[in-house]
Amino acid sequence: MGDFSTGVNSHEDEDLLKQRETIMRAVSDILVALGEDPAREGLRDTPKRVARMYQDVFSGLHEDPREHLQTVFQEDGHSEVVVVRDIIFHTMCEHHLLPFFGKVHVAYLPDGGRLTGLSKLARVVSAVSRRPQLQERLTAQIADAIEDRLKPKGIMVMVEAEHMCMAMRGIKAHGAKTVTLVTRGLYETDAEQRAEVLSLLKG
Ligand SMILES: Nc1nc2c(ncn2[C@@H]2O[C@H](COP(=O)(O)OP(=O)(O)OP(=O)(O)O)[C@@H](O)[C@H]2O)c(=O)[nH]1
Ligand SMILES: [Zn+2]
Repeated sequence: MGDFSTGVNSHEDEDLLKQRETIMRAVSDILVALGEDPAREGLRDTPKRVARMYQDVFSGLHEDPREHLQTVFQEDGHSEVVVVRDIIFHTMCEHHLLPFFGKVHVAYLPDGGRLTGLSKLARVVSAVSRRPQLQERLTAQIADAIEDRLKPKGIMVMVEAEHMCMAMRGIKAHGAKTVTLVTRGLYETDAEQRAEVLSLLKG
């Protein structure tokens, strides 16, 4: 077994340290199982790097995305659709732990002048991305957070992504794009409004 000293400052959370050591051991075991030598120069720090990377890319697991929508502005009389396009995200598919990544487009129709800061929508995307994911669930979780906090008249969330598990392995369908769409409220029931906001999301 390699050296599992982690170099974490004493004030860092004890649980995070334990978690990091557990991941490091597991990564080292995988390298050995693959026939690699985790003690060789190039791999010596790999378990530590991978552990830190996993702790980072999965750091949204216990985060409530709604926390980012606490900033709600009251802007009376504002009832036009708000669209934020091209929010870049990266996440990990929960089936293979390989990345999938792409763009999120969000639209909501405010009710009672309730608006949120534009950056907060990107923060919600970041929170739900930092966990093992499915594209369909990522899309729904963004809509859920907006619905819960802003209670808008309508929501549409579109996610376009490329899945490395479809490109690097398996079917090897390079460049295939998966598009998922979640609609809520007025955008579910009103065909005209739905068509209008859909064309805005597509850009
Ligand atoms: N619906 C959905 N499927 C996903 C997502 N990410 C990966 N997958 C799919 O999850 C499926 C898992 O299928 P399995 O048959 O259990 O696994 P597998 O043998 O590795 O499948 P192949 O990729 O077809 O080789 C695959 O079809 C993946 O393409 C996602 O975000 N949403
Ligand atoms: Zn996958």
